[in-house]
Amino acid sequence: MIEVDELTKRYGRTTAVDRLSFRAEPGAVTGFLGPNGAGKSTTMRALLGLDRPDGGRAHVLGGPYTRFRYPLRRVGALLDAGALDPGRSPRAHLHWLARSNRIPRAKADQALEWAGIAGAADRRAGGLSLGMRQRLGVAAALMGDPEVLVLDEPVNGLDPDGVRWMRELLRAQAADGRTVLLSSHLMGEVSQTADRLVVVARGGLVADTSVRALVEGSEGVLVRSPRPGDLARVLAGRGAGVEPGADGALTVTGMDVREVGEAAASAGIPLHGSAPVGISLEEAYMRLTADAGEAAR
Ligand SMILES: Nc1ncnc2c1ncn2[C@@H]1O[C@H](COP(=O)(O)OP(=O)(O)OP(=O)(O)O)[C@@H](O)[C@H]1O
Repeated sequence: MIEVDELTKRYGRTTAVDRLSFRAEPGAVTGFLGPNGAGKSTTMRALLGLDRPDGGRAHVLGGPYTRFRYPLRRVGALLDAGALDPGRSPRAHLHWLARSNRIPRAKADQALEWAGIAGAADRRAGGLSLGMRQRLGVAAALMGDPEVLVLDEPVNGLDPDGVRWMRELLRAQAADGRTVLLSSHLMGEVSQTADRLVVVARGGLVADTSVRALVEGSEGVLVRSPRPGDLARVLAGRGAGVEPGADGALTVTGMDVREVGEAAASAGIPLHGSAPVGISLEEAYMRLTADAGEAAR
């Protein structure tokens, strides 16, 4: 279980995380989604005791991460796959981590095997590709059989096989009852793996929802009228989101078909047709984060 409560972190005049609260539960993959600079890495660093919050708290398994004597046996993390001694081999790196966390060496060797990097295990880490370093980072995160996984953009640099491997791995970890927090700035990537989505923008929460609810809640109405400009003003005046299309049709969000029809009728504007339309997940995400972008920081 991960619990973030009113977490705030500032860097000088930048508020990287602004009173953010969410939970990630055992048995599920929680996607932690937001555009570049939204505050995802900062939140994860606070969770792992690498950054001190200015307010609130970020707890893992009921308390701060820093209390664990052998943290890799409780929480596996991948924050920065580049954070490796370039002169050390992957095997030496894992053996060193295993020793400091009292994890048997054999576990480290097994992790190299199933992460698909056993062939490169004795090369210099400095010569590894980004994808291989990600695999090594995941091996390090998992070799202690932790209950919680915290992974910052783990598919960066992975090829399509690697992306599928990661997806299946994280699903299996959640199915075993572990808590998995997975960050990304790409909706397409996370929506295929995550059960729930925590969406942040500019340091704050913009949505905490299931993938399914996000799609369902993002339906709009496509409407045609001989007076699209007048109709757009009326609908916007009632709080709807209105986007004109190239062919004079309007896409309306925040109202259903009946509400659009009634608003048009009461303003005396004829309609030539209206129908509900689904919006892609990517589109829903763009809208969520664009709205938050307008809020003053
Ligand atoms: N050490 C730091 N010093 C100063 N500013 C920082 C520092 N770390 C992060 N920031 C700022 O805090 C904000 C949030 O950054 P953060 O890296 O947490 O975002 P992110 O959501 O992880 O982005 P990305 O998807 O690009 O990794 C940004 O404005 C960033 O410039």
